[in-house]
Amino acid sequence: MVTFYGKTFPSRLLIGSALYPSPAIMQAAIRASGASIVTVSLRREAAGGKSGDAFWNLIRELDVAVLPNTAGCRSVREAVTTAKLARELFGTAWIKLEVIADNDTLQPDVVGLVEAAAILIKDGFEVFPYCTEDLSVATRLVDAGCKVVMPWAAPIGSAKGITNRDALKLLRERLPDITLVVDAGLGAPSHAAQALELGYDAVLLNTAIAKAADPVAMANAFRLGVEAGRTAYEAGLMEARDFASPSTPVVGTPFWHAVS
Ligand SMILES: CC(=O)[C@@H](O)[C@H](O)COP(=O)(O)O
Repeated sequence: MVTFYGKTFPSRLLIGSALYPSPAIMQAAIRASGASIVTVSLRREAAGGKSGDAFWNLIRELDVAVLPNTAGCRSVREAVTTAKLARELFGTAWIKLEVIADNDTLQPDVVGLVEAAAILIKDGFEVFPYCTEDLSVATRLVDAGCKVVMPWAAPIGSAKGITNRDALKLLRERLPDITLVVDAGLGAPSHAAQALELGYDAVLLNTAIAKAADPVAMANAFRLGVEAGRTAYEAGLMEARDFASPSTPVVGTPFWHAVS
């Protein structure tokens, strides 16, 4: 179980709704992922537009919580306006806040992000900010009132996996009471497992599932990766060490001494 702004959900996998080969495959993949939260882009699927109503109906059929996002927003103003539209449309105070600094790298504009988060929180929003792994940025977001922080693993759509493990680990250590989600750049179920093994509460991903040769099978694989990572974290992973230690008993030593 994982908690976002006081609401509890069974799945630690949050999933995107873009880039699938067809609406039917999107629905099947989301179901196979076991995700209970789906993020949708307001800018991509304008409400009531050409594909808008049909798209929202597909999402509604899934019986999942919707996390609207401000993907594609390039300024504080644009992100705040999009968040307000999302609140009207979905009747939710949740917003996955993206303020993008650069179209090529999709690097978050962390200065604009903190500013937009503060504005939205004052207006009653529950903000899920997409940010870098920088501790000072995460701390500013928490100071602004974010109870969830979502650092990237790597640039959106890159599938590189966790590129700065030490920084993500530090965030987990320094923000023990914040719900932390690795968002973006995960390419394989093992990457998701690594995030959960670090003690992250959840992961959010889209491209690696939607662009897989078989999105439904990949969604299931990510579900298993998330479950494996969390189970390992709860089981208590041993720390890596720089020295050898025999795992087979030395003659004359009771076995339980050798492994203790
Ligand atoms: C769906 C969404 O919101 C993406 O912007 C998100 O950050 C996921 O990134 P990947 O597509 O790299 O998984």
